[in-house]
Amino acid sequence: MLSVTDLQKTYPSGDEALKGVSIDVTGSETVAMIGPSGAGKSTFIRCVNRLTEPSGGSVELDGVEVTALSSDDLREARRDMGMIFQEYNLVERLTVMENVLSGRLGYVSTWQAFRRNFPPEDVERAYEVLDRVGLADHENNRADELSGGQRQRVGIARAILQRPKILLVDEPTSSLDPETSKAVMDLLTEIAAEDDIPVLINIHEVDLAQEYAERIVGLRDGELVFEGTPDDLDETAKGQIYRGEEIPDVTTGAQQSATTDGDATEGATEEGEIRRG
Ligand SMILES: Nc1ncnc2c1ncn2[C@@H]1O[C@H](COP(=O)(O)OP(=O)(O)OP(=O)(O)O)[C@@H](O)[C@H]1O
Repeated sequence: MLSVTDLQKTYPSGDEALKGVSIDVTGSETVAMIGPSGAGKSTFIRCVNRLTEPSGGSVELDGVEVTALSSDDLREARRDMGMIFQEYNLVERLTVMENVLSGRLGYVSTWQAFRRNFPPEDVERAYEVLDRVGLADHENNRADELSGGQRQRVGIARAILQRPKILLVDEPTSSLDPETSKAVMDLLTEIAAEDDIPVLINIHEVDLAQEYAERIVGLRDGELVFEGTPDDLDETAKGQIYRGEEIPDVTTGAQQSATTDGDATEGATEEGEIRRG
């Protein structure tokens, strides 16, 4: 289980990208994080595995306080967090197999990695995961010979090779066409179910979030302003997340600003919760 409490990030530029965000991600659920550009979605994902160092708050994965780890221990803890990136982060001139095996670099010695001398059991498992993501027989292709969808599959294979406890996925479909995007989302949700691990996905496409996620969280200006099921994400909630629209107060009929402090459940939809500060 991933438990994030009061996560904050202020960049040296003074940008307050996260102003105290708390969420839990458990079981094998797929949670989509949506929000307008600049809301803090990428910062959130990157602070969870400390690719970006948070300014405050805590991140706990299966009882390990990630935010308290020294850099050596962090290296080990990162193996438990499979990261999948928007731009795939592959080494273009290396083969599919070499890129996938680079997911094991945290395990093998620097010398073995330099020689690309990976243990046979890793290589065998890499074949298995390539088969699983639909890339059997592509192991010797160079990454730069692949389509965007195939590259993202290599990224997914690399992440699952390390048997992570969670998948952290940053905008996996922004560079893909609609059909390929769906195939990638199918694959991610299939893996979550089969491997019984949760997936936290930043995603711009609201329709994909509603189709694939079991739970949706909405960020705006570094704050969590919505949490609910895909059905809860109605026009009011979307207006609040994307346009900062005021939430009609169901008790008085007055309009209240969602960005002012107040009772967290005011203006809530039946199941979903429109949050405040
Ligand atoms: N490295 C950085 N240095 C300074 N400010 C940054 C940095 N990265 C992000 N920011 C700022 O933090 C805020 C949140 O950015 P972030 O990229 O996390 O948002 P996002 O929701 O992922 O946006 P997008 O959907 O466009 O990727 C923005 O104001 C952005 O300008």
